[in-house]
Amino acid sequence: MYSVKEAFYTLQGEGIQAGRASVFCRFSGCNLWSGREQDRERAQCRFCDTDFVGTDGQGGGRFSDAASLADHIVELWPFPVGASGSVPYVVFTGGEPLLQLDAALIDAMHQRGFEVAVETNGTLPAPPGIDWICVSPKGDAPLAQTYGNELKLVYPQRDLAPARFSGLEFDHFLLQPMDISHVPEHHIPTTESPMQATLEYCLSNPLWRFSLQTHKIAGIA
Ligand SMILES: C[S@@+](CC[C@H](N)C(=O)[O-])C[C@H]1O[C@@H](n2cnc3c(N)ncnc32)[C@H](O)[C@@H]1O
Ligand SMILES: Nc1nc2[nH]cc(C(=O)O)c2c(=O)[nH]1
Ligand code: SF4
Ligand SMILES: [Mg+2]
Repeated sequence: MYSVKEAFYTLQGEGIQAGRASVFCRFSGCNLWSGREQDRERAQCRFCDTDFVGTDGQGGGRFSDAASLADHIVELWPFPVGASGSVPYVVFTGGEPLLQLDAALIDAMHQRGFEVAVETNGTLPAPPGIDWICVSPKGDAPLAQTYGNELKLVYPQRDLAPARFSGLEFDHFLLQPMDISHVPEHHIPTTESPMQATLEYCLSNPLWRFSLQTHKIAGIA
């Protein structure tokens, strides 16, 4: 059984694949926050910008097996598979997708002609076969997934220097300014704006690329 908060067609807004047409499948639930505002203060991850509670979002629901969820995702890709001139792409996110994403679902997406990406907090190991792994470490939550395609750190986080991650096996290192619009003031680790702090870090440390949440600028999901 898979629990999905929402699933929809959009453009990947973040990271190296920004701008790519994608079906987003947002699983319900996370291991670093309950998703309830009254628990945010005590959570391991306190700056989350996402509602991942329940299965009531657009295209959400409960799916009894991999085939039924994979068929649902294929239906959200607005072209006959193989006809759009590029490979169909699904991004599994959440919540924390590695609580639910398994080999059966990855295989089912590959069988249907999709490339498979994941956005994970890195606290759980990724199953084999994922085509694009984005790890976004959180506070002091121990990292189990120490390799992948991109490491995308939300910046700044208290006591979390980017240099801690720069020796890991990733092809790309990105810093993404923390969106603080919904974060209580006392959790904001700097008086400088996250945007300014991130710009300055990337200018001083060229290993790190600047990643904007372009979907928020564009006003899409
Ligand atoms: C909502 S998370 C879901 C996937 C997974 N749980 C994770 O944390 O990577 C998706 C992406 O949004 C990023 N994100 C969450 N809250 C953010 C915020 N306030 N500002 C910028 N990026 C944020 C996360 O770091 C992650 O890269
Ligand atoms: N357009 C768009 N791009 C995204 N990239 C990562 C997202 C996420 O929440 O995982 C996200 C999202 O929520 N929307
Ligand atoms: S780990 Fe990801 S989904 Fe979970 S609370 Fe943090 S940003 Fe949100
Ligand atoms: Mg998002």
